[in-house]
Amino acid sequence: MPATEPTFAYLGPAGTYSDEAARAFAARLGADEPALFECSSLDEVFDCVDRGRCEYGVVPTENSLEGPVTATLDNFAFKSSASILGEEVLDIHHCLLLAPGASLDEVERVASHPQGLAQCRRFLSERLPGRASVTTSSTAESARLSAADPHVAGIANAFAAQLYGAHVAERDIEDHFGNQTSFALIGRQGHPSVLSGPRMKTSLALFLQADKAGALLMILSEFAYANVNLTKIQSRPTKQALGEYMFFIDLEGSVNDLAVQTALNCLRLKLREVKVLGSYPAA
Ligand SMILES: O=C(O)C(=O)C[C@]1(C(=O)O)C=C[C@@H](O)C=C1
Repeated sequence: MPATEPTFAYLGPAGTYSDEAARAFAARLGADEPALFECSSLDEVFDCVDRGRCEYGVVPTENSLEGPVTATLDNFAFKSSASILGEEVLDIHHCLLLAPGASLDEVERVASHPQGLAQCRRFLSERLPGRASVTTSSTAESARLSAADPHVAGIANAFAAQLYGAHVAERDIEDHFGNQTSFALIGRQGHPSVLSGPRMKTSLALFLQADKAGALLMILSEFAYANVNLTKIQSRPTKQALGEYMFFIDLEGSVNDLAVQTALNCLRLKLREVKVLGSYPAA
């Protein structure tokens, strides 16, 4: 156990799902009383880690209803040099929050993080049709707003409601009950591995030299030849020109495995950049 507890940067304020994920990672690392550092955006979380302000950061990567969290992916691809050290999947059960004593009829606006609003689209159109949406920097921020204004409903978890004094008007308002979000534990580039598990996985960001016929097939073939099983592939715009993409790939195994090294060495000869985001135990 280290002499001082490590600091975890997360999307605040207290009561976000990122807060819950940070505590889950801290428990896995044996930090009983972790220092949590509140950030107001995911960019700030990455910044804290890249600059060494915090040893760890916790960022959402993907939601089962809405797909990838693009702000996280863009940091991994284009801005940050942080490494992924672990992953944690949380069940996401949203509540509709109101000011104490307020009723649904008084609600004029529904506030939440864009992911929170999107994950409850059906509930909102059925129960609060025509109300304006207001995006907040996090779900907990919407709990804070709703507690103070009878005309604003928030979407956040029950813990945030309790923290900020909002009333839980409805529970489990997400559009599908199996709603889950995965989070990554990140550390500064070169941070030693801190978690272990029976099954390792590796995340990569791959950048093509040029857009040409068969480029994606070539990438996939190198993994197939090396007998490396892929678990995810997704593309993101390179931001250079419309229709130009880079690829994120998750695969089974670690960069220390010979098969993975073989595939990566071949790809390094053919691609502009092979960025290893990290090898870590699969959740
Ligand atoms: O706003 C929060 O509570 C967050 O931690 C962010 C976030 C996200 O970006 O996906 C995390 C989990 C839920 O999917 C909703 C919002």
